[in-house]
Amino acid sequence: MSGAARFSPRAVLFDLDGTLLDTIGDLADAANLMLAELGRPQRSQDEIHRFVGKGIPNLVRRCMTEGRTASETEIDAAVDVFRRHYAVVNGRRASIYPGIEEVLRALDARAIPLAVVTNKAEAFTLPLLERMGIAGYFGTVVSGDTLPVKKPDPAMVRLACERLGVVPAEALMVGDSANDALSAQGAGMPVLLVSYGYSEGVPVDTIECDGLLSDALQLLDHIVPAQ
Ligand SMILES: O=C(O)COP(=O)(O)O
Ligand SMILES: [Mg+2]
Repeated sequence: MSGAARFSPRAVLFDLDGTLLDTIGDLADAANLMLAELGRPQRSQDEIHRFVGKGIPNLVRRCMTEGRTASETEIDAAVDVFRRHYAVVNGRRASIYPGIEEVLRALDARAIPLAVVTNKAEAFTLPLLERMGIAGYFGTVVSGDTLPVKKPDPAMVRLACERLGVVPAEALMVGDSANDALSAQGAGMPVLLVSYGYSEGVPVDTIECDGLLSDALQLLDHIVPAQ
């Protein structure tokens, strides 16, 4: 691939929803089970697609309030209802994006440490990685409730690097949204964005980053052995 930015990262950090895994079906099911239980109108999967990226509390808030009204107390209660339903459906319809397993195997074969950095809460992240059979590839997982802040704050990617024993400038982030781009850039880390994921309704090619991947396998074109 000519013209592609090339990196020799000492670690690669992956976003989860929309980058490694297509989870929108389960998120939409849990959201609509929550809305049904609360007696509120259903949302289309396309609407819910735009609400994914800043964690479950934000997803629930947007389901409850976009074009509708809900009190803070109702939103708080709805988060608990969502979590109860998501715990049941998490992973049921999820799939690994094409090329991801090959990429993970290739990076593993090159002994490059890998991490997941996701805004999804840990109680859902770890079982999902296990269920999809990819947990073993990752040296560490930083989830949306590991720290008091989520992406786009750079603290999560910094923590992942610290746990893997690399400095952020020597790592590479792979994500699908401005949350991933900003968190990496805030930590001084290059970032590639996949164009097949969820980017909160923002065209991914308008987000500043070091390269776009229309297919996960293209990541391998960007990674070259250190000189
Ligand atoms: O939980 C979300 O809203 C998004 O999760 P992600 O950071 O893995 O994309
Ligand atoms: Mg994502």
